[in-house]
Amino acid sequence: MQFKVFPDDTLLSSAVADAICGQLRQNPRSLLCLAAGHSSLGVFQELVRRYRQNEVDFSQAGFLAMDEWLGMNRSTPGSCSDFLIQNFLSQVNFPPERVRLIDGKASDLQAECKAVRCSIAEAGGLDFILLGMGMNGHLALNEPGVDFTLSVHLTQLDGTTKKVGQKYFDSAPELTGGLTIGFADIAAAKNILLVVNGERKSQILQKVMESPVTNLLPATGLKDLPNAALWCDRAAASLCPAG
Ligand SMILES: N[C@@H]1[C@@H](O)[C@H](O)[C@@H](COP(=O)(O)O)O[C@@H]1O
Repeated sequence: MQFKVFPDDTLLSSAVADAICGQLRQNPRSLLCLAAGHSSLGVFQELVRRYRQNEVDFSQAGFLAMDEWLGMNRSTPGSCSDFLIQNFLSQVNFPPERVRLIDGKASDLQAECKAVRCSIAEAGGLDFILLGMGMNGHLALNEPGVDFTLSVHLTQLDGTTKKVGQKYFDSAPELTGGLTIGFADIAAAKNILLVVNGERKSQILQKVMESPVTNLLPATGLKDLPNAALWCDRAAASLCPAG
């Protein structure tokens, strides 16, 4: 895994946007999987700006959501799908038939997981995944203790995720579970980028950097992957020796 520190989130987000634009230049039909969360906000803003300036085009690309809270879908304010639509998808030009969000309200949740697995397989895998890291070291909703061999699955939530997840909502919902792509899907992606920004992530980033690979800190699973990179800003890296 490559590790790189940027002076601030603006430069970090711009470098991530460069990487995504480069991916689309190389393969305009790429399947992108970009995290719904505050880590991605600067990247979304930069990609929207570039789209408006005709510097990037998503008209042939595909988009796959990474995760969704149980009992929520695109109609739920604050859900992962809603976050993606509001902050990114509604402002750029993905073909609607190539946008696959996850329905956490589906009547058959296992069938929904299977359908998302099929979408990934039909596209020949994810071309580019942009991950954020949770305050407990989770990736997507692969929580501490996760089985690294799993593909798309239904999961229970760690206490930290239940608490921290409230930040996306005005309504203080009870967060009980989620549907998420699995570590196996992440590891099989052609390009894997984890962004970590802000001082509030400095302690968990230090823990991840100092720990060997363990499913108790899911982000450490990227360490063995040659096509993975962890890019962070200086605030997040402030407790890391290399920061
Ligand atoms: N479901 C999301 C993840 O996909 C996200 O990447 C991560 C970090 O969130 P944030 O970027 O808001 O810190 O945790 C959330 O729970």
